[in-house]
Parts: sequence; C-alpha cells; structure tokens
Amino acid sequence: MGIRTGQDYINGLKSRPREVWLEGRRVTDLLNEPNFRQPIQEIAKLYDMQHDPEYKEKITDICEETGERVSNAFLVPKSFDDLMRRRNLYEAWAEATFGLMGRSPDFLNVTVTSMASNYKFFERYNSKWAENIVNYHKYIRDNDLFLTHALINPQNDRSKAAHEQKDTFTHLGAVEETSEGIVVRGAKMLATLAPITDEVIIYPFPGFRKGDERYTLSFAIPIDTPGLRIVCREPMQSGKRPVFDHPLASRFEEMDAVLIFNDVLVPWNRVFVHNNLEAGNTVYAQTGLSQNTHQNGVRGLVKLRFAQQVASRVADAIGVDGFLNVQTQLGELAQSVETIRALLRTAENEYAINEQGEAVPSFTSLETIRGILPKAYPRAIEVIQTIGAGGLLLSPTGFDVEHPELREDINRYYGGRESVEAYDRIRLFKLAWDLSGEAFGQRLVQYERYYSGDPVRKLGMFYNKYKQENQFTMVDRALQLDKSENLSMN
Ligand SMILES: Cc1cc2nc3c(=O)[nH]c(=O)nc-3n(C[C@H](O)[C@H](O)[C@H](O)COP(=O)(O)OP(=O)(O)OC[C@H]3O[C@@H](n4cnc5c(N)ncnc54)[C@H](O)[C@@H]3O)c2cc1C
Repeated sequence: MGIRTGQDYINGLKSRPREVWLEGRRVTDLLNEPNFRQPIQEIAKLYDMQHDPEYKEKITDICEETGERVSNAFLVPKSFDDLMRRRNLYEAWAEATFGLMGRSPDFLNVTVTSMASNYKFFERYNSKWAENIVNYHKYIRDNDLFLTHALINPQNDRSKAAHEQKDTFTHLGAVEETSEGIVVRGAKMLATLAPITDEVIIYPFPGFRKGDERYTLSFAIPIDTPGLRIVCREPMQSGKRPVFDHPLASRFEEMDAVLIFNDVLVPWNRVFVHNNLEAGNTVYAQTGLSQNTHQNGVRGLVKLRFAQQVASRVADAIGVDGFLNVQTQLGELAQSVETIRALLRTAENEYAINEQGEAVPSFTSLETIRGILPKAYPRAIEVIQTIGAGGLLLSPTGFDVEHPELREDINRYYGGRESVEAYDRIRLFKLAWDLSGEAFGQRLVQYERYYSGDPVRKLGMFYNKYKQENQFTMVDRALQLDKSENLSMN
C-alpha cells in the first residue's frame, strides 16, 4: 500500500471500532465526537502532505525492498543525507502543527524502525522476538500505520517494585501463556492520542527488579483488540468552543489516556520481549529507541520557536518591546531557540554509524536538548504571560467582536500600538492565551517536562554515561604540572 492519504487514515479509524471512554461514557462515533473531530483532521492533513507535490519528495521516498513510496520515518538512515531526509519529515510535520502535536505518527514510526534495525538485540535473547520486530516494522511501514505507546506503570506506589504493588496486576503483566500467545492484564499510562491511532506498542523503561519478570513486556497490538480499554483524561476543550476564541486548543489537543488491559491476548508473533529482566531493563537503551529523540529535538525546536515568536509579537503589538526589561526576556528566548538549533545541528553533524550500519545522531547533543527544553519551554511560556500581562485575560469573545452594539467600543479600546487594529490584537492575544494560560497550554508545558520520562532520572543517566565516556583527563594533566616542573612544596 505505501503512503496513506488523510482519507485512508480516516477510513482506517472507521473500520476499527475501539473501546474509548470519555467523561463517563463510551464513545461510539469517534469521527463525530467533538473532542476528536478536529485532531483527527489535523492528523489527516499530515498524511495528505505525503501526497502534496510540495512535500512528497521531501518527506517520503521509495522503499528499496518493496518499490513503494513510504514515509521517511520507515527508512533506516545510512548516511548524513538520510538523516536530513528524516529531519525534513519531522520539520514539515512539526511546522504543520506548530510543534504542538508531539506524538504525530513519525514519532513511533521512527521508533519501530530503530527497534527493527537493531533486531540483533532481540536475537540475543530469542530469535523469534527478532523476527517479530522486523516483520512488525514491515507491516506498519507497508500499511503506513499510526501508533501510540505506553511505557509507564500507573502512579500507585513508586516506592515499590511492580511485583510489590497491592494487586499483582496493577502494573501490566503476563497472566498466562497459551498456544496462541500471552494473556496480559493491568494498566499502562500515558498513551497520548491513543483514541485516534491504529495500533499500540508497549515497551519498558529500565528499573525492573528481581520478581518483576512478568512485567518485562514489549509487544504491539491493534488498538481495537478485544479487552483493551482506553480511558481518556478530562478534555481540555469541549470541542465546541469557537475556533476564534481558541485557535490552538480547538485544533491541536492531543488526548492522553490510560490503557487498561482486561486479559488481552497478545499473539506470539507480536511479542518482542517477555519474561526477561535483562532484556526488559536494556531494550530502551540498546535498540536505538533514542532515535526518536531526534524527532523530539526537531519538534521541540519548532514549538519553542513558535512560543518565542508569539512572545515577540505580543510585545510588539502593545508597544512594549522597546523597554530594556522586555528586550532582555525576548533576547533570552531567542538565545534559547538558537541554543537548541545549534545542538540539533551538532547532533546531526556528529552522527555515528552503529554496528547495524544505521546513522545515529549524537546522543550527547540530543540528550542535552532533552535536558534544556523542560526549562526553556516553561520559561518561554512565563515570558508570554509576563509580557502579555493583564491583556491576556481581557480579550472579548468572538461573539462580542461580532455584535454591532459593541463594535465601536471594541475598535476603540482593544487596539494595540499605532496601526495594530483591535481585531488583529484580539486574535493574537487569544492565540497567546491558548498557548500560555488555558489548560491546553499548561498540558503543553507538562508535556515538555515529561514526554520522554522523568527529567531528573534522565539527567542522572545522562551524567553516568557522560562520565563513562569522558575521562576528565585535563584534571590529571593539571595535577601533573607541578611534578613536571619539579616544584617544591615550599
Ligand atoms: C502530556 C504528557 C504526555 C505523555 N505521553 C506519553 C505517551 O504517549 N506514552 C508514554 O508512555 N508516556 C507518556 N507520558 C508519560 C511520561 O512518560 C511520564 O510522565 C514520565 O515518564 C514520568 O513518569 P511519571 O509521570 O509516572 O512520574 P513519576 O515517575 O511518578 O515521578 C513523580 C515524581 O517523583 C520523582 N521520582 C519518582 N521516582 C523516582 C526515583 N526512582 N528516583 C528519583 N525520583 C523519583 C520524579 O522525579 C517526579 O518528580 C506523557 C506525559 C505527559 C505529561
């Protein structure tokens, strides 16, 4: 099949009714559900871009194995140029959503590509797992599927291991093996966009202890598999709030969900890791899963740049960007953007070819982006709030703007600095408030903090690796100086 269109994606959703729970009710008509209607359209637009002459050659390529055109996310990069082709895709899709939809299909497509290209990891433990991941990659590539993922156990008691929780199956675990596959039970979080995807992949973060064997699971199944329940968080927009008042929230909300597996059968050919502590603890680091940090970096840069531009436009619209205190805040944001941009360039230019022949961007630079963004993005939001100040809260609604009795007052009192009309200023400030004040905007901040794990532990892991790879020999050299110069202690 190769690349899908938006309509193909929508037809796929229609053909696979899944168990989605939203605000205490079961969603029966996904496509017409107000909360999902527009996000589905936004994802469909991304698929359509694959057929758009402006993007087609940039974001898709011919697959050597099948001769069909596929997304660049499914192709294993072998060189710098291949990495750039991947970046083109990340960038084009991130810009289409202003970086606000972090879990666009490229994110997990590239993750599975990386797992499959590192099939030797799986082979070390079980040749069937290796075969399964390679076949699964081909399947999602050839059908251009959209995946969600859930790595994290529910937040019940973090001081205890999975097997020490109150209930054996609070955390997702294997119940039994049958001739057809493994029956799994329990919950995983936090599957972003799950209600509107095609498949879910489970893979573990490190941290398993002895006794946790049954929880060391990696597998993928269709999102409509019987027994799989998707429980959505409270929506951040009703789906009915006017686009004029909520230009971002009404379009780009990514629903997050807890996945509950009620004795779900995972067929053997979809099992990638099972019942193995060592594999469970190392699969994340050793199968190039961090390849998706390249997508994160590119997408994060687009989002940060968007926030920086919103801050600058807000300051300009009300004539405050001549003040030094405002300029220092805007300059700080511009420098954050440039820092991430430079790190991204370094990550790409300092790529390495791994044992499988795959071009891998520099882990150090990408992880540094990962460390900086959770601070830089919330700061950008704080700057928008600080510069927009009270004005962010005072925008009239679209209904007010259109009311003939109010029009004159609105035009008189809501304009910005000279030549900034009231209508334009109101629209800009509404956009800024969606990004910085609404629950939608606060989720985007939380996303930047946590989207790829706990930043605290990630930084610890980063430092351990950095220490291993860097011997800090300058210090030894400095300590040798007095010896070589034969200085006495006196
Ligand atoms: C908007 C959003 C979207 C997300 N989307 C996805 C998704 O699509 N798929 C997915 O799998 N996950 C997703 N996540 C979940 C994300 O992976 C987790 O939030 C992240 O891994 C942190 O885990 P946690 O939330 O359970 O926090 P916890 O691990 O419970 O941490 C809570 C606090 O305790 C501290 N803490 C906990 N344990 C330790 C420890 N052992 N040592 C030191 N400190 C500790 C942490 O530093 C933190 O401050 C998403 C998260 C957000 C916010």
